[in-house]
Amino acid sequence: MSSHLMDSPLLHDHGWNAEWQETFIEHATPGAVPARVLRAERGLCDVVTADGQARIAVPPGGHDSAASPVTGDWITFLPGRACDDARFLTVLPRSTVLSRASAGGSSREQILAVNVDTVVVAVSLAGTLRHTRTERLLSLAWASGATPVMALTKADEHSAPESAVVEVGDLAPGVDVIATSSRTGAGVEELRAAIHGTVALIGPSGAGKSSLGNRLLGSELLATGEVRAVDGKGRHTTAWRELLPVPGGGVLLDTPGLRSVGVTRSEVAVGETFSDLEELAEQCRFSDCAHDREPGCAVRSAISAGWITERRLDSYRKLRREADRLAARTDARLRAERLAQFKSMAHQQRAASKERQA
Ligand SMILES: Nc1nc2c(ncn2[C@@H]2O[C@H](COP(=O)(O)OP(=O)(O)OP(=O)(O)O)[C@@H](O)[C@H]2O)c(=O)[nH]1
Ligand SMILES: [Zn+2]
Repeated sequence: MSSHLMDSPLLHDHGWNAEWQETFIEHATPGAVPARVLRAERGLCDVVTADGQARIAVPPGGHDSAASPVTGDWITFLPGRACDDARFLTVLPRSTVLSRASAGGSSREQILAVNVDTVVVAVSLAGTLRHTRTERLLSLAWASGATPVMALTKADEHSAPESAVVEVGDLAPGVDVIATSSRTGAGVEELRAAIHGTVALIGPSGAGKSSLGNRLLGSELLATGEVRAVDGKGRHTTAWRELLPVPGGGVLLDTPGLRSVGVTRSEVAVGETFSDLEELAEQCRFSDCAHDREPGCAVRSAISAGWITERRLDSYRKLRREADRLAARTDARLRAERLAQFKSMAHQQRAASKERQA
């Protein structure tokens, strides 16, 4: 494969880089070309190719979520003579997957976004900070494999945004925390410097994600609260793209699924979210220390010294329990699936041996 793909400004604007080029070369069959999914619907996806936008039919992938393209995926296809002759080939292996266990208690994951490099967790400074929610969002971000960045939005409505940065910084070890205001533009350039590649914005409804996204995009491409209130139906135009190049570098990914992320359940990655606590716990005298009244507990000493708060230990325990429960449920589902597979295999074998005997 020549290097001409690398030079395609359209692909480059949509996140193409040397790594994707390598992945593509590794997986492409002769004649295949790469494209990135701008929007996917059942059986159809809008993609951007080196030559422009195209619409490609996708055969049903069944239950294999890795085989069905979603927004942000890189795919390969065989170009046809006409646009609708293009033949979908494959989804390239995803670098990151932002997902949550699906609602309704099933442990099957729901993919929210893929191939995201930076997850911006937006938390509003206009109301009271809800740390447990923030920790859940961070945990979801960490679990994806992308780099989390915290944006404290609506800094113009806070009397001391810098103290909020310090407060939230304690919840987010190793994460850039930036106070921003889409109203005044404060912190937006700092945020721009902290993000890279494909960027997804998550956070509670009304946190100011669209407003911040528009600031990064330099135009009103995302519908904000007020606009939606006026037209009442959001942005379901046929031209709607969920992947938008950011001037100066990067791509913003914005899907309805991401919007509705309610974070009622932690998506594991508790360890990263609480790396400070887990590191401390390694210093405890007993390896199974519950950080309660055990002698030589490093976590308790850190609390006494005021390095970490009792509240943080509480939310760590809570998220750990939830993550363990979730893992147990996933295990149970996997066991059930394997058993079903085994049963059907045994059934087929029995049928085959009966046939031989007949
Ligand atoms: N004061 C102030 N208000 C803001 C700022 N950014 C957004 N808002 C307001 O907050 C409200 C919600 O903003 P959106 O950008 O629509 O929030 P969102 O997170 O995209 O909301 P959802 O689409 O529901 O997830 C709107 O009324 C905005 O005008 C800001 O920096 N300062
Ligand atoms: Zn301990």
